[in-house]
Amino acid sequence: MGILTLRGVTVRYGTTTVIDDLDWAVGAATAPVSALLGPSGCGKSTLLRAIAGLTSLSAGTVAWDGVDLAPVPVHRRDFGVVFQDGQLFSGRTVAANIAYGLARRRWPRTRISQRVEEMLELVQLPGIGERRVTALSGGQAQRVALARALAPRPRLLLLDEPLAALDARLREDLAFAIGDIVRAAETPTVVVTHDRAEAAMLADSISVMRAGEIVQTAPAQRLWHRPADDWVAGFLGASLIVDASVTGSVLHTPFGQAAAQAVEGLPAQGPCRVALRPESLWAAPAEAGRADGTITHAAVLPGGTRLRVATDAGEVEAMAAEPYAAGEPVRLRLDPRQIAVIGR
Ligand SMILES: Nc1ncnc2c1ncn2[C@@H]1O[C@H](COP(=O)(O)OP(=O)(O)OP(=O)(O)O)[C@@H](O)[C@H]1O
Repeated sequence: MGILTLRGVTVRYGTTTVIDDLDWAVGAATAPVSALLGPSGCGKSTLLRAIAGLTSLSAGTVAWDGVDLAPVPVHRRDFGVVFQDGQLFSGRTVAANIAYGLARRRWPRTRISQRVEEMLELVQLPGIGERRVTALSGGQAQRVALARALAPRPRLLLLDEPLAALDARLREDLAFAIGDIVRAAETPTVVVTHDRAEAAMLADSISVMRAGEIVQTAPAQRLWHRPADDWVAGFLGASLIVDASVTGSVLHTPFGQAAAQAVEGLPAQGPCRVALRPESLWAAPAEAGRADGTITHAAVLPGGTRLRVATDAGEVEAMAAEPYAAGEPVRLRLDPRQIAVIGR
């Protein structure tokens, strides 16, 4: 498996710098699928296009196994690209779409039809080669787009928001499926997404992007528990970031305490900064006149009740297993597994 290396990559549109002196590497055996995760407009698609050779660099290098790709045009980079809406050739059959890049590379005809069948098996759509692409569902069309991109055995696959045009249920099914497919094809892959769940379902390593820079690269578990800074924590879903401290074996926060050993990444003693998500705090009925706060808002969701609770230390988001109504007093308990500690 080869490695893509970016050094000092800079892309400017006029006087606006969209990608700023960025270093990155993709394709290590331990992390064959890398996600670029960031908010709208942070430069994810621009970076992907720069890697593909579709956008030129203002400075820096993109190299494959140490060889600078600057003189290599898009169609000679041997990279497969899939965009949001697949961009299949609508007047052709599924098989003709998958065969397209193979014919251009002058594969022999028998080898092409064999490869088309192989690819349809890989994306779990055997036997649909003769269908018109206009007769496919959105999810099937994206699988065919993936088959078309992987057919010529590219050395790198670039996916730009491949699930964005699909509805929620299908997105989840296909997120796991795409991860399986690209791993089975043993093709290092970069996937651009703004959705953290999608990044975690697809990728082995997630790089968080903000305003043209990569601010943190880590596997999902580490990212959720050790966000590099307040911004990353907020982007990943923290509803509140607070100063806290470890004394003895206890983590003290303004919203309660937890056993320090149960929280990943805390300092042995002293001050720290923690990020709380709604799932970090669980509400239970007030008991014997003891309450930590009063509910101001409640919404019953499929996974539990989402609450906003007014406490002496301010308002917090919390969850409850049972339904509650505004005005009810509650106690709050911290779930140590759902607390993120800020800083690498
Ligand atoms: N061809 C262009 N000319 C001028 N500005 C551009 C061009 N392409 C993109 N931009 C600007 O560059 C910035 C980054 O855009 P880009 O599409 O890379 O972001 P993104 O993170 O992929 O966002 P989204 O998820 O919304 O697609 C945006 O501010 C965008 O308006």
